[in-house]
Amino acid sequence: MQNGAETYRRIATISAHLNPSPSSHQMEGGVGLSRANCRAKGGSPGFKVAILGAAGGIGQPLAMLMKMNPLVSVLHLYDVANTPGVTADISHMDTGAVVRGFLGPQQLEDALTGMDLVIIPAGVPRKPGMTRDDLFNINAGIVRTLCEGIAKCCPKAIINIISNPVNSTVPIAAEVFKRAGSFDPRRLLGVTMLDIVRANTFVAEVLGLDPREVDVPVVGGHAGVTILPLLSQVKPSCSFTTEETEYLTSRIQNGGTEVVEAKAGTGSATLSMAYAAVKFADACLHGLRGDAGIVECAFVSSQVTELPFFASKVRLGRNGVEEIYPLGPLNEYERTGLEKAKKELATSIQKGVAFVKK
Ligand SMILES: NC(=O)c1ccc[n+]([C@@H]2O[C@H](COP(=O)([O-])OP(=O)(O)OC[C@H]3O[C@@H](n4cnc5c(N)ncnc54)[C@H](O)[C@@H]3O)[C@@H](O)[C@H]2O)c1
Ligand SMILES: O=C(O)C[C@H](O)C(=O)O
Repeated sequence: MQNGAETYRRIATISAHLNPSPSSHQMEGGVGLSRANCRAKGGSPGFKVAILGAAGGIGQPLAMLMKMNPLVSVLHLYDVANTPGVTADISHMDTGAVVRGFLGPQQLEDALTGMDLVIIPAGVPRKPGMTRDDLFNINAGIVRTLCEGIAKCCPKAIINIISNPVNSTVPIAAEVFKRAGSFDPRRLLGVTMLDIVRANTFVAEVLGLDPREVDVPVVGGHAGVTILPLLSQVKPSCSFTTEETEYLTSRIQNGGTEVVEAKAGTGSATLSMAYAAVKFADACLHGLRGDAGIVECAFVSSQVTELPFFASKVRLGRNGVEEIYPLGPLNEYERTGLEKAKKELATSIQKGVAFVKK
C-alpha cells in the first residue's frame, strides 16, 4: 500500500515528465527539475561528482561508468554541446546515482555547486602528426575557465584533470586556484592512469601474465619522454632484457600516438581513457570515504624532484593526496630517462604557469 508521501512523489514524477519546465535548460534525466529534487532527497548517500566535457568521446563512456559507481549519489554532466541527449540517455540506467545535465557557460556554476569531485575531460583531442602540446592553444583557455568556476563554486572539491597537455593544464589549474586564494595542492590531480593501464597491459603481454596481476609504476608526466615507466619496480618482481626494456618503454611512451594513428583523424583514446579515468576517480572516492591504503600514480604538486609538479605514487585520503612517495631505487636506464623527462617537463610546466600569469 502507498502512503501519502509516496503517492505525492509518484504524481510529481509523472507530472514532471509530462510537463518539463520549458524555461529550464538544466536537465534531470531530460524531464525537469521537480523530479530531480524529489529523487535527490530520497537518494542514496554518496558523493557528488561533476564531469566537465561530459558529451565528448571520453565524457560519454566516463559518464556511463560513473553512473554505475555505487559511491556516486549525484552525477552532474556539463558540456558546451549535446548534454540534453547524453543526460536523458544515461539517466535511464537503473543504478543509484541521480543524473543532471548542464549546457553552456550560464549553467557552469549550477553544475559545480556542491560537488565533491570534478573530472575534466573537456577540450580538443590530437590528430595524427600532432603532439599533446599542439593542443595547448585551445585547451589552456578551456581549463582556465572551468577552474575559475571551480574556485568560485566548489573550492574544496577534488579535481581530476584529463585535458591535454596534462603537463601544462595542471599547472594552469594551480595558478588559477592560487589567484583565487583557494589552492590546495592535495586536491589537484592530473590523471596519468592511462599510462599505468597501458603499462600493465603491455608488460603482462611480455611476461605472459594476466594484466590484473601486474603493477607498473609510471612516473614523470603525461607526454612522450616524460612518461617514465619504472620497469625495475614491476610487481610481481621480474627482470627484462635490454631489448624488452627498450620495446616496453617506447610502447608505453607512444601508447597515445598508437591510438591517434589507428583512429586516423577521428580522435584519440576515449574508451580506454574512460576506463582509466573511472579507475582513478573511484580511487579518489574511496580515499574521500576514508578507506586505507589507496595508492595510485598521479601528476601532482610535488617535492619528489626539483620540479614543482611531478607524477609519482601518491596515497589518497579524505583530503585528496595525503602522502607522496619517493621514486625508489632507479637503474641506469631509468636515471637517464628521468633526466630527459625533467627537462621536457620543466618547459611544459613553465608554459602553463606563464599562460595564467601573462
Ligand atoms: N590524460 C589522459 O590520459 C588523456 C587521455 C585521452 C585524452 N585526453 C585528452 O582529453 C581531452 C578530451 O578528449 P576527447 O577525446 O573526449 O575529445 P572530444 O572532442 O571527443 O570531447 C571533448 C568535449 O569537450 C567539450 N568542450 C569543449 N570546450 C568545452 C568547454 N569550454 N567546457 C566544457 N566542455 C567543453 C566538447 O564539446 C566535447 O564534448 C583532450 O584534450 C585529449 O587530449 C587525455
Ligand atoms: O595521446 C593523446 O593525445 C591522448 C592521451 O593523452 C593518450 O595518452 O591517449
